[in-house]
Amino acid sequence: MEPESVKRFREYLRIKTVHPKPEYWECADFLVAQAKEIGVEHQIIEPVKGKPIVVLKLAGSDPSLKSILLNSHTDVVPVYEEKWNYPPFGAERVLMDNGEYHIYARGAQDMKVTGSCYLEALREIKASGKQLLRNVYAMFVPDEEIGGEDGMGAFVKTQEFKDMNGGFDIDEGGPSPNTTTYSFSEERTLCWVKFTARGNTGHGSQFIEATAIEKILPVIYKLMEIRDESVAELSKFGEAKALQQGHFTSVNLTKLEGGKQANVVPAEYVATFDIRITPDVDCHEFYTMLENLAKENDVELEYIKRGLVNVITDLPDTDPFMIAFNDACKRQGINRVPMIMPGITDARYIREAGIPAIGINPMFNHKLLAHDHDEHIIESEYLRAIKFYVDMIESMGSVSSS
Ligand SMILES: CSCC[C@H](NC(C)=O)C(=O)O
Ligand SMILES: [Zn+2]
Ligand SMILES: [Zn+2]
Repeated sequence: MEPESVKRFREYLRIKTVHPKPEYWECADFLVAQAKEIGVEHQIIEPVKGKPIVVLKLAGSDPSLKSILLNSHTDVVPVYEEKWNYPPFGAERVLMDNGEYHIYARGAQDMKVTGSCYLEALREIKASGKQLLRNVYAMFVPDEEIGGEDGMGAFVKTQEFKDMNGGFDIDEGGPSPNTTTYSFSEERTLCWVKFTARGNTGHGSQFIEATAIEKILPVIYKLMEIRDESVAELSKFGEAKALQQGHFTSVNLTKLEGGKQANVVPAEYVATFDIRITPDVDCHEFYTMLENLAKENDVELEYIKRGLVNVITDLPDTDPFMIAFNDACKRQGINRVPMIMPGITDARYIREAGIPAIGINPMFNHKLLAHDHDEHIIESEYLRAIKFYVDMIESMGSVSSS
């Protein structure tokens, strides 16, 4: 028989909160209905029009204490529908040969499963009649997948967020391919940068000087050199490469544009890079290097998006929240291994607001399918993850000092 928690998860997955036109109000309606059923207070905050944030509150007995935040994003990335074996918004529950049920949908891993676990955990705790010491807030925010400026970025600046008096945030992670759980207390800094070179044009048979291509190539070579250095350093870690990648700056040339016809020397060439700067280096020094590189080669530089600060969560194991966090992990059989988040998440806004944040996903044995075709989760792991969050929330919500 299908568990009720799975039915509710599938309902959430069927809401098309997919970019570029996410159905945020349908999603808000679903979450408000959940809050009412669970029997907890809710609030809708709309710091940016059309981008509602829904917050559920499990009231603690001492509201003067700092609260526990549970963060998840409601939006999902677009799909290549023709590549899917199951409808991406059908949330089909499929019985596999090994006897396990899989739930297929965009957002199944990234990250409606986590949002659903929060809802189910709050439901279970509320139904048990237990009251925790601290307020616990489950936050459902839009736009993470497009940078979060209008979502969590705007939310942290509101009075409503400040009034929540957050003391610790549990945030986005990824499922594990085995039984080791990765936890994320820091991220690399995002830098999307566009270099535009302009130069002399003319007939493709001639030796034209100072062309756009001549100017852009040294910029590309230099950045590819940085990429090669990172790849070489990282390869020294062998099997542990994936775990260590956050310690190295990644560089990818993601767009190369220019040229009109084979026999016309292009007057303009544009190279766009996705760079992720490791927290081990000062991002401002990196930006100065990029700016000098552009200047030396007579190339224009434009940042499409970049981070200016990189706050990391670095609490000692003796911190009362960390003790509660680690105890819950231990009880639930979670072997937590810290890792630098390869991408950027909304946790960075929360850290910038001065609140420690750790990203985690306790599910085991999943192929990582975030943003991929046939994204799915294993039902039994979802059910186990709910138990993890019940324990985690009770543990964190009962911390008496800090
Ligand atoms: C600019 S928003 C993009 C956010 C996305 N985050 C993840 C976790 O994949 C990324 O790092 O590319
Ligand atoms: Zn995500
Ligand atoms: Zn994502």
